[in-house]
Amino acid sequence: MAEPPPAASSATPPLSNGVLVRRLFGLAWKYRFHCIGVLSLQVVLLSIGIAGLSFTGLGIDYIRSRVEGVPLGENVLGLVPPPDWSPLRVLGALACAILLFAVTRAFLNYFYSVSANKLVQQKIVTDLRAQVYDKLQRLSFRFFDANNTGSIITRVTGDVQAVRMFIDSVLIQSVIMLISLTVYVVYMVNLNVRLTLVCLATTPLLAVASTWFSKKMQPEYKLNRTLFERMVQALSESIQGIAVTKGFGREAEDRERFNRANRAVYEQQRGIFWRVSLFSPTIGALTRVNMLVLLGYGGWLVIHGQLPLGTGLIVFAGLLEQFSGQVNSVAWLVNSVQQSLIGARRVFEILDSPVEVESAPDAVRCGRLRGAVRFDAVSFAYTGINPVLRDIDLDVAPGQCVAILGETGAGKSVLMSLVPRFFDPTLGRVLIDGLDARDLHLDDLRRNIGLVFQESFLFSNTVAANIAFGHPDATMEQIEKAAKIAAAHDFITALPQGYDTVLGESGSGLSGGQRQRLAIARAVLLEPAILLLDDPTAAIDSETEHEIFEALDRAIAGRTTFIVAHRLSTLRRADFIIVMEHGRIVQRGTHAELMRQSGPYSRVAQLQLIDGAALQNEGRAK
Ligand SMILES: Nc1ncnc2c1ncn2[C@@H]1O[C@H](COP(=O)(O)OP(=O)(O)OP(=O)(O)O)[C@@H](O)[C@H]1O
Repeated sequence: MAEPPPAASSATPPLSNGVLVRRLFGLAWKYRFHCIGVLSLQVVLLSIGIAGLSFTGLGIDYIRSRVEGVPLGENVLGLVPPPDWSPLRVLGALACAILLFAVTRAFLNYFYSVSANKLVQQKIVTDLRAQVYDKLQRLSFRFFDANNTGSIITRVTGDVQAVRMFIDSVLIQSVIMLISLTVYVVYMVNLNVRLTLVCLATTPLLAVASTWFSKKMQPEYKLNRTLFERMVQALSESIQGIAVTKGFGREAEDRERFNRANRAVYEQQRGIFWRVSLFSPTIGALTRVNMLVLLGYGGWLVIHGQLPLGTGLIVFAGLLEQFSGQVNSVAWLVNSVQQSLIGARRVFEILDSPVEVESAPDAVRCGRLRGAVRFDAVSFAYTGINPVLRDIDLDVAPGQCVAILGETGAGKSVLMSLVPRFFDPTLGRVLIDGLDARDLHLDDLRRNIGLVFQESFLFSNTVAANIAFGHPDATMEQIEKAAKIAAAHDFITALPQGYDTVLGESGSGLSGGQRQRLAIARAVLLEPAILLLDDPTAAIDSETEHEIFEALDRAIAGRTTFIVAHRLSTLRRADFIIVMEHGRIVQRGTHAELMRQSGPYSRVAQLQLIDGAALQNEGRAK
């Protein structure tokens, strides 16, 4: 089977690298004080490192002056051993200073690691993840239709890490690199300008090579994220569809599908790794050319007395070594830049996605609604071209129960989804208590609506917490009352820990009927003015359905109710019925009125009556 193409992540055009970098800088600005703290530590570490190196050079020159009689020249630090000190005392003092520098460096390095980790993992990653998660909660269903679970999970986990990499491995490291390189160059120039120029002649070449490599690698990193996303999607689908896979005996194919996705990630990552691993030593070899130049020209300067050995050549060699080390890490820096830009683009796509359904700034706050619902010339299209609801006019008075009948795909669910504003109508208005639903505060509107879907999702939490999901402050008395209305109290008390029984993932451990009853209790606890029941007994046997309908009768009482139903027993209970076909209401009226008309309703009813009569006859014949 061909792999699916990567999901369209956003309707907005992709952000350019320049815009991305500007936004990443903006993000880093939020953490500027922490960044400055971490950088200051690095500057101190750098200074101590250079001081240690200078003291080593001074020690060598001092020994040379004592052994060979070469006069101790000036050094950058301007240090001269006191003339009345014995050689042993001078060397002892230098050795103690070098040791002190090393110990201080070790301590400061520890503090640097701790504070860098605190900044990156505890602040940036946690904040950004919370920001992305918050946005996900506010995004509309259209976003979740367009992006698969694998893509969303990868963005919240891996890609957020990539953004932190920009601040940690790119921004902070680049500043450190810039400061270090400047300090090294200034020190080297101070020692000998010409030696510095010849030793660093190859450096511009390295900059050109790194830029070229960076451009070449960008598509590879992009592909890597896509392949990783596919692997997570394969995993997520295989877990969600485990019953279907096992039921159809397709475990081997499923395993092969995951392995293919896994292998694709591995092979592509290996390609990146090899290229980066080759680039890094190549840059390293180029920087080694500097050392050859230093030994040749620097050695000549020492021999001709134009450069001291210790504070000159040795210190220069140490600085050049550090300089080369920093330049060497350019390859990894380029690697990090690419990874972080790809990740950042994917994270910003979520943060920039438009929140289609939200409260207007001047939204009307309301307490309990009466529950009058009116659809006024409503049409709705998911994609803008094919309307799935057309010209819907419907008036439901507070407390009325309207049943919706229609063949599959007729638009029953989408009609109901406009009431809590899961989507807004493309044309027309949905009025709640006479006000456009778009003018009401979204939280208040949804708090007035109880929902039960065809199959209800429960969370891995206690039974009580699941019932109180929409009203976490509910008392145990309120929870039990809701459970009794939903005919759930008896089976809950029979569970090992009663209301404190912890349910498995998605409510596993309960039967379909039990899950639906908990969902009804959850909806009832809100004391909603409006109840939306989307075929709540679709996945339930007829005996359980009968019990659930008794519960629903109690739940419906006094609330405006929309119920998608197919069975006559349910349809008869409603105050009136609408019949939908291809997104339109084609019939409306009470059961008795519709039975008198010829049309889809009477046809469906006749079929059910014939089936019922046939069953009764069979029963009598036996
Ligand atoms: N997320 C979506 N994106 C695009 N089209 C959709 C989406 N969800 C549903 N549709 C289409 O909208 C139409 C109405 O779907 P809806 O779910 O309301 O049907 P329904 O009457 O509730 O069907 P059923 O009884 O099978 O649940 C269908 O043609 C369906 O293909």
